[in-house]
Amino acid sequence: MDLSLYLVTDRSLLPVGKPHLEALEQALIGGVTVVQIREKVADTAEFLRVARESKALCDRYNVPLLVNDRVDIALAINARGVHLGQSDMPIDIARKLMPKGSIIGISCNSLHDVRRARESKADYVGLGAVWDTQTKKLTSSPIGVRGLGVLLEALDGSDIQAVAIGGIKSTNLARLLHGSVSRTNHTLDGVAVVSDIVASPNPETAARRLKSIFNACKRCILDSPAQNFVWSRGEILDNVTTIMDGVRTLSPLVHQMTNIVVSNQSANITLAVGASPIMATAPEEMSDLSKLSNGLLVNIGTLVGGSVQGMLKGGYFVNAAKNPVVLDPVGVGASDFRKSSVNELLNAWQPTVIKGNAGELAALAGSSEAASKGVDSTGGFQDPINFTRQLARKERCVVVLTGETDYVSDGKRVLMLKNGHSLLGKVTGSGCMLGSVITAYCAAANALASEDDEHEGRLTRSGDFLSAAVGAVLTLTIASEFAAKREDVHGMGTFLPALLDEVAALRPENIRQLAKVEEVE
Ligand SMILES: Cc1ncc(COP(=O)(O)OP(=O)(O)O)c(N)n1
Ligand SMILES: Cc1ncsc1CCOP(=O)(O)O
Repeated sequence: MDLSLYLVTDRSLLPVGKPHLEALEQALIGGVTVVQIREKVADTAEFLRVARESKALCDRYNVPLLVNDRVDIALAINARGVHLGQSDMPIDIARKLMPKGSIIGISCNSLHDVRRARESKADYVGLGAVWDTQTKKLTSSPIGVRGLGVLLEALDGSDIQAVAIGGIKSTNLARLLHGSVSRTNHTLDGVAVVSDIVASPNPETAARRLKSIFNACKRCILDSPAQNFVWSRGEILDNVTTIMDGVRTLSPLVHQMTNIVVSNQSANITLAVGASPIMATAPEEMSDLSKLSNGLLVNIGTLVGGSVQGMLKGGYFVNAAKNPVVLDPVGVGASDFRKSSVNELLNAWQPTVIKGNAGELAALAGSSEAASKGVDSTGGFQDPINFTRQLARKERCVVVLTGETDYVSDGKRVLMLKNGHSLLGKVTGSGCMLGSVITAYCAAANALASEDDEHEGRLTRSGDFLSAAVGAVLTLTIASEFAAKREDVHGMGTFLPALLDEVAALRPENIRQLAKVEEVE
């Protein structure tokens, strides 16, 4: 059964004056692939009438109809199956009552529920709620897209299909599909939607939009975990040149939600590379700013409760605008608050690049291999190449692991970069400045990319973000080598302004000559 666009009805959400059957027919024309009749307040006679009329309509469109909770109603109208909740009739009893071959689905919110669904041989599971929803009073916390990935992994090796439910809209569907892919590459078979279709004045358009995003995302998720550029050292330096020139000619507006320690130097380094900074954190202005800016940096260095709200909204709107979001999880291992905040952010939006030192990226990946002292890393990985590649694959973005040697990966290829000067580690905020430069370069790469056919399924355009991240690392590290050599530089105090000057003066030719970059296996 095709569960890709699964409509769950709710007559209480229909726009005033819109009849249920009219909305249902429009949704069917728009391409819903399965319908569940869900009546939470109707008495049995009314439920039966609505289910019978809906079944006749679905039959005309050859779309299977399932009944929520009520096996008796499903039997009475000869429905294709039932959807059961955890406190409804157990699957084994429903299976005995329903005709052979009926479809039985069950709601799952935890690993325990999924294991039981496997034991009782459900045909599919409804996983959620993913996000908060106005449609149903939830009895447990939303599981988020990352929670979905964990439940999907628990379905590995079974032929049980999975749909997600709860708060799913056309504006967050791409994030849902990309963010929920499990470590084992298990993906959703469909999405169950109520209000985004039922409450819409035009259910046909709403369904069509969801379906088209679903299909585009599926194509792009199956295609590869990351983008598919192939280059030699010369080619990557060509790409870096294009992006550096792009930053200077396009001067992208780089929105930065960064920490109070580095705010000023981050704004200055952004100007130095030729981009334009805007530092803003209020949740109230995130929607407006996402329409102006070309990229967003989220740096959690000095989090306060209110700033998380701004970051949640900021990334969400920037994803929707198909612009890049760079996450700098500064000191994420230092406190539970930082950890849970990053988890919340990654449940809400898709980063284009994640940049961090070994301690930060280990904490993000749940690894104990590298530790942190506050925001500084106190160790490294045995196999940084593989770690960076695996994290990029898992998070479905470019990952930059910083240190004496830097590593950049898109989940396929890994680049090792060996430029830099020890003074970079002596001044505060050099890592944060790198986040700003990466965002500026990604913003330019995104603006330079064409709006290709597949762009609907992505959360950015198909920009070359791997080259952007590599270019940003080379810019800062090679400029640091120039700055450290200057006669007027005597230590960290004189190094920082010199670094800004050298970044502003750096030319692509300098990078071509000096880049110590190689692709590693
Ligand atoms: C596809 C799908 N998934 C989950 C649910 C929720 O079912 P349940 O937990 O039984 O809650 P109610 O729908 O009865 O409120 C669903 N209906 N469909
Ligand atoms: C029935 C149900 N079960 C979990 S969330 C939910 C409602 C989802 O509704 P919406 O798609 O409007 O958020």
